[in-house]
Amino acid sequence: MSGNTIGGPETDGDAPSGAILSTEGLTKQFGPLTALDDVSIEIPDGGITAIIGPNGAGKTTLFNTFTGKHAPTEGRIEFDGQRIGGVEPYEIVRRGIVRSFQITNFFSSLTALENVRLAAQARYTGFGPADFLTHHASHEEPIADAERVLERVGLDGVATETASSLAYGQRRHLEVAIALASEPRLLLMDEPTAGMSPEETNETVELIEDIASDTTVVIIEHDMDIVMDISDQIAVLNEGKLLTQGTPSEVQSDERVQEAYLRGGGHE
Ligand SMILES: Nc1ncnc2c1ncn2[C@@H]1O[C@H](COP(=O)(O)OP(=O)(O)OP(=O)(O)O)[C@@H](O)[C@H]1O
Repeated sequence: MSGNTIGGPETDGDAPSGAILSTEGLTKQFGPLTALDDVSIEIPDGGITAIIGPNGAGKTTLFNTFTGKHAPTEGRIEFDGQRIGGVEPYEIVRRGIVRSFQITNFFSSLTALENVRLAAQARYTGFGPADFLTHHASHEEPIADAERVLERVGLDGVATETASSLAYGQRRHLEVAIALASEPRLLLMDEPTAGMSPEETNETVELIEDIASDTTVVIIEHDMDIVMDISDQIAVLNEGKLLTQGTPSEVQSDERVQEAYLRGGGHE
């Protein structure tokens, strides 16, 4: 075990080729509970990887170690050849990993455009609160970026509406737009279609596929039809351990996966 990797931007030099993000022996404990247990996973550069597994398998905890919310108890995380385990969340965003939140993560009284512009502006002014106060970035560039992102997620028609007045599916797409505004290399999406109507779900699936044309996407998704349909690769977690990782057809025919879901009782 290489031990904790907190703080180091040092390059390991042996990152697997083709993987934009990898973990080795990643373990996360909450007191006596082992939420992630010796997980070694590789996220390929490009395309869509789905993280699946029964309730409590450790999927969200895995995301939280990628974003810097949780420092690993043990093990190594590398993004783009650099160690990121224990690196501060804002620095991880700066390096190119961004999460689209399942919970509301915008200013409801601001318009869709203003929300995305604030996120886009961070790329020009830095990511700390003080940067917003001390820098006076050009207004045009962030606005142009925000307009482009809103068009990409299909919200250009409601750019001047306040976020609170948007329909549920539109608000979820606004969250995606806010994430895209920082031009991530890796976008993490936690249950991107949860609570959506069939129509909103279809639009979101199309959006995810579009984003994946130039950004690596990792999703946590409970809807197996969606997972099998859009994923290039699937990683299955069970009780904190990586059960298997492979193509949709490999995972679908893996008896251990079926057993884990039967034992775990599936999802709510
Ligand atoms: N901050 C925390 N403190 C203590 N325990 C936690 C914390 N976060 C997660 N856990 C525990 O870690 C385990 C894994 O939880 P996690 O949320 O990662 O699972 P999950 O696969 O995302 O589940 P679900 O599909 O239900 O969202 C669970 O037993 C959970 O109760």
